[in-house]
Amino acid sequence: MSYQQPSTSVPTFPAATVLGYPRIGPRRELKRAVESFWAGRATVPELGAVARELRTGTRTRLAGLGLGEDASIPSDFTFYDQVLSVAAHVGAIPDRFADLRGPGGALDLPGLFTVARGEGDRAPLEMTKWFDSNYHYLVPEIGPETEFRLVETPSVKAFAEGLSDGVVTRPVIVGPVTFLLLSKPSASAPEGFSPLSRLDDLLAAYTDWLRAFAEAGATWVQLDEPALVSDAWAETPAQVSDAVGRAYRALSVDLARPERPALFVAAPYATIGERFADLAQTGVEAIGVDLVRGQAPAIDGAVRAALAGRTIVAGVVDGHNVWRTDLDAAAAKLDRLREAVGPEVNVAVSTSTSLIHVPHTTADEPDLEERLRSWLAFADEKVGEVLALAAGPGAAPEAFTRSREVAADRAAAPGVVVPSVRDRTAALTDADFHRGDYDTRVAAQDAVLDLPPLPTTTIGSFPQTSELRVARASLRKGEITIDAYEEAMRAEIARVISLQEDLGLDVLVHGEPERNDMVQYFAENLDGFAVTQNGWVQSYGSRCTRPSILWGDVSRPAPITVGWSTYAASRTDRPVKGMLTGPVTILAWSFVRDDQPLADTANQVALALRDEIADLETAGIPVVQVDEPALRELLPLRRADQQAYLDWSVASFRLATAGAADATQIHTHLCYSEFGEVIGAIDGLDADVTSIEAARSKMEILPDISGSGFARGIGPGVYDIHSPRVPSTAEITDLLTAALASVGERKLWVNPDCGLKTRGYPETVSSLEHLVAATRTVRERLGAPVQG
Ligand SMILES: Nc1nc2c(c(=O)[nH]1)N[C@@H](CNc1ccc(C(=O)N[C@@H](CCC(=O)N[C@@H](CCC(=O)N[C@@H](CCC(=O)O)C(=O)O)C(=O)O)C(=O)O)cc1)CN2
Ligand code: MET
Ligand SMILES: [Zn+2]
Repeated sequence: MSYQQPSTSVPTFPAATVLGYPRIGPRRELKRAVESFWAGRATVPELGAVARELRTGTRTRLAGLGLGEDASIPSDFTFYDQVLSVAAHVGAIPDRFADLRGPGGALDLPGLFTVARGEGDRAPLEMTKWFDSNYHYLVPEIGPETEFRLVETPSVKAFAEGLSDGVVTRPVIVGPVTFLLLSKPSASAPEGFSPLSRLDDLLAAYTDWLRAFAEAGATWVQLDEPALVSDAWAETPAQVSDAVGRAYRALSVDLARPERPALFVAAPYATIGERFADLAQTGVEAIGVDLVRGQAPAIDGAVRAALAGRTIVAGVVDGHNVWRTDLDAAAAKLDRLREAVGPEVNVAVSTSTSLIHVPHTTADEPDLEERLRSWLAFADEKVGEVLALAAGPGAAPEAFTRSREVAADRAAAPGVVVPSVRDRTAALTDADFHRGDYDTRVAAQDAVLDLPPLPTTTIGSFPQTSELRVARASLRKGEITIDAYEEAMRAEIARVISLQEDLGLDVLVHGEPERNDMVQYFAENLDGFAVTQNGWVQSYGSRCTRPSILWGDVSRPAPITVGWSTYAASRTDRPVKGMLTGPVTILAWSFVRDDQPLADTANQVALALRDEIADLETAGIPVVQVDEPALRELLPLRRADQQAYLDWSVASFRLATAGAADATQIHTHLCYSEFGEVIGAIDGLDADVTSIEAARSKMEILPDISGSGFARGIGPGVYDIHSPRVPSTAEITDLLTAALASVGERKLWVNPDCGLKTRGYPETVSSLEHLVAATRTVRERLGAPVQG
């Protein structure tokens, strides 16, 4: 059964490596270059030059940090997304983009961006969460008609570029099983079609791809297979197991060395479990496991024998969080693994995931408090950690000593444990998690709000114009005063309020101009958090966030949003909706302390938000939305762990909102994920109104909502805010008609899929005009008054 290594000598896997490195650039150079190109301010060669400079900079930096061995520096550049890059390499581009392909089938760079971003009536690929991270990939569309063929090889050129600079890098590509599991059936695929059924055809293209790497001189290639750590696919574990076996036997045995490089298959983000044995029975030369979020694989005699002469790449340095590694604990994990596998198996040291989830370096954070900084490791510092672990405590004693000092300092630092915060969470009782009965709430809210049927609203943010961002940058640089800044924000709020009145919307928002980001803004105003200056992390395409660092017990020193919301309310007679970010999303989009359960941290954040809602209520704000777009993001990848997560996450939202009076209408909002499988948990949030992304996935969520018996208000988004495309009134009318049939008149709200912050004003105004016009048409059919 087990595969025997052929005698062709296998290159040694480097003792220390990282699974991937940030691509956006230390100062977001790639973002700026790509956006200039989109704006017509830069040419393809100019963009290419910036990209090349970034790749060179990364190789030089990583070599300088000590990743000197062959194949220890990853080569993982992509202009937009690594899944889209695979689709482009193997020609798996939907037919609606056929005209963008050259004679050989390849896309040029503008073509690639069109597939990513859409154009006119041509919808882009769908975008969704990459495992349990805030990175988003583009969803390939695969059908029986997809022709897999290696049509272009920028990844091979990037390898050759490194080689010509004297560096033997290790190309990193998404593996074939993960690629297909992340894909969705194309528009023309028959009902029930599974993209995984195309595996054998895709493997032919990967075979050519691996040959091309070998010809270019690559010694090792990394194939990322994070899909192997999840058991939450439509396919059964047996089907995934079979696919892994077939894929990697085809790529390792049927394609023999030296026709291909040595293969390293990495399975980050959780426990690899039984898929480890599947891989061990193929001929892949190295297997990567996540020992931070996951457990070590079971190693029995058969696996041990099958692995002889090969390498396990142990991910013991967290690629997804920023705390310095406890080197003693990590070294102990390595020792246990070495013992389990025996002397025949090589153990190398790595990060648990690619470092795309963390910023470049703590050295570029002049404003970070020195003590906090000393607790942190960003990408570059993690390279030092993998090297220290590979060397071991004997050869790198200072690193180990420092690691112990840091751990002790962190545990004892003021603010990490705040007794008053602990007392408050310790005193919570069941009643703190429950609101009054829903029918009573509806009656109380109706009396206050007096809304028409199918009330219209937006999700919170209006376009973040460059004037707003420049004003914030000027405040930071001390070029304008805080008074001038606040005056500018109020002027924007007044403008956005009067725009919404003109448009005829029913429940108004202040537009969130004062927020740099919906999580960072709250982090800046809560105790227990720190924010970075240059800690940018790619979220999708050119969009980045600076995740905040939640390091201590969380509390709210003063009201945060009340001033802005009451100012907005003072400018109109219509109801204004206060706008908060929920506890789960605040955690998901921050780097969270790793010294206590997430559930405890979530409840601390929830109590701070609960106080904010009480203050909004006292100030007369009748509606408060608590956004939880990341509720689905943190869902564990293994089914067995999911219920415990849903229990604490839903509870923290309820803790945040359950102090509200019956008459206060609580909204929530979810987006960027497929919510079908967590619809029960969404119902469990007990919000009075839930707005949920729906238009982008053509209202696929509706059957889940109506099937779940969801009894409260629901606003399935009626237009996609991810492209500048303006939906027609007729189109929105159709979606509303479908939604009405599914959820009924009493419950239906009308809103876009998500906030408008990434959009421009011209398309925003037109789209909202159409939204209001469509609502009036549908109301008329209901015989209801058209105007609220
Ligand atoms: N944290 C987070 N995660 C999320 C979302 C989200 O909104 N927040 N939404 C979903 C999709 N992801 C997204 C992630 C980022 C952005 C986004 O718009 N990011 C902005 C940055 C937002 C920001 O932090 N803005 C700051 C800093 C802006 C800036 O770059 N300022 C310039 C100066 C001003 C200018 O020239 O514009 C500078 O510092 O150089 C501000 O407004 O203050 C970007 O990449 O451009 C949108 C969606 C899921 N995950
Ligand atoms: N209130 C937020 C906004 O409108 C919700 C965004 S969810 C990613 O931008
Ligand atoms: Zn949203």
